[in-house]
Amino acid sequence: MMKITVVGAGNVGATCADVLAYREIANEVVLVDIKEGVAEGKALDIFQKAPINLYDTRTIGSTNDYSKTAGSDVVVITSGLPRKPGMTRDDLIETNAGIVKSVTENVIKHSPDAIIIIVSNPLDVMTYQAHLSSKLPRTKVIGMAGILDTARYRAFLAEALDVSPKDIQAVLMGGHGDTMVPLPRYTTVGGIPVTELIDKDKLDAIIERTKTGGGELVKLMGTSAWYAPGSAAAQMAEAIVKDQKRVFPVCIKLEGEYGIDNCYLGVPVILGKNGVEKVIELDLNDEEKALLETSRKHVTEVMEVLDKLNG
Ligand SMILES: NC(=O)c1ccc[n+]([C@@H]2O[C@H](COP(=O)([O-])OP(=O)(O)OC[C@H]3O[C@@H](n4cnc5c(N)ncnc54)[C@H](O)[C@@H]3O)[C@@H](O)[C@H]2O)c1
Ligand SMILES: O=C(O)C[C@H](O)C(=O)O
Repeated sequence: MMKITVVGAGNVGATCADVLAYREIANEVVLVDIKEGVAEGKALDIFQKAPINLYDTRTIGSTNDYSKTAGSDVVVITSGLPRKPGMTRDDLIETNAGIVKSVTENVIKHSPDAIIIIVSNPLDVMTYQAHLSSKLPRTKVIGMAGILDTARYRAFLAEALDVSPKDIQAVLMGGHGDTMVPLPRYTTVGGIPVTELIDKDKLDAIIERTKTGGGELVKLMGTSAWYAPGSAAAQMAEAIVKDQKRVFPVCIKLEGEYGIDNCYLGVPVILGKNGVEKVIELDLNDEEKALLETSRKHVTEVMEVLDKLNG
């Protein structure tokens, strides 16, 4: 019996709960929100879809009653403000740090053995906040961003090359923001290095579009994305509850890997029932190392802002 809690029943949280349910990733999915009735309503709506889409996952909603989340194997935290046009993700830090702190404390009281997946922004630093507030090992408090950023990059490449998105394999590293580090050297199309199929100018344009991919959607919709983010968080939860040992880019506190200590950054990992089971260390070239260092500096600055907020 696998149980997954999703905190925040807004755009990303409800999408994630829906994917977890219709793909039968867990037996029970608990959706929690602070807004009266919203989580209960969305959980009921998702369950009423079960006879149509043929799944038997139970979905339960709760307005801030964490006793219903007790014994969760995985908890996905999506609660917090999304950005509006003109804002950066870092502008959300003050409000979302308070939300992530209190939510994590509530979650951990009822599910002390859960693996926590953070989605709230600014992602890398909210992962830091949840790690501080949960006091769990770093391998059990991880952030979702790399799967989403990589998916955007893969989708843009599939469109440019007119091939199936299924055949694009890639990895992006670093912080979830404009300093993310795409790795064309590790991008393949059905096993063929991407650089053999696309010219440099087109690839560079795709990399730039990927870096600002979240902002492109904020501009279009007035709020941030949810279908791909919700599915990406569900894919991480699936790898954990099914002990799949998937290789994904995931945000985790680095403790010496890539020569970086005490910074939360996206890196390729093996994800299984214990959370991050191994950080994979790629042999980066000088250019890639420089990009990762720029990303490290940026995330470290925002971590310092969080330290001040926490006193
Ligand atoms: N990591 C990523 O790649 C990624 C992708 C998309 C969105 N996000 C982030 O995810 C967060 C949610 O985005 P969204 O579009 O779902 O926003 P949303 O406004 O649709 O939903 C957020 C929900 O959180 C709830 N909430 C607020 N405080 C709470 C609390 N203390 N306890 C429980 N619930 C609470 C709100 O009531 C709301 O329903 C944002 O911070 C956004 O920036 C991150
Ligand atoms: O862009 C945002 O603010 C939300 C999220 O981080 C995204 O990349 O879609």
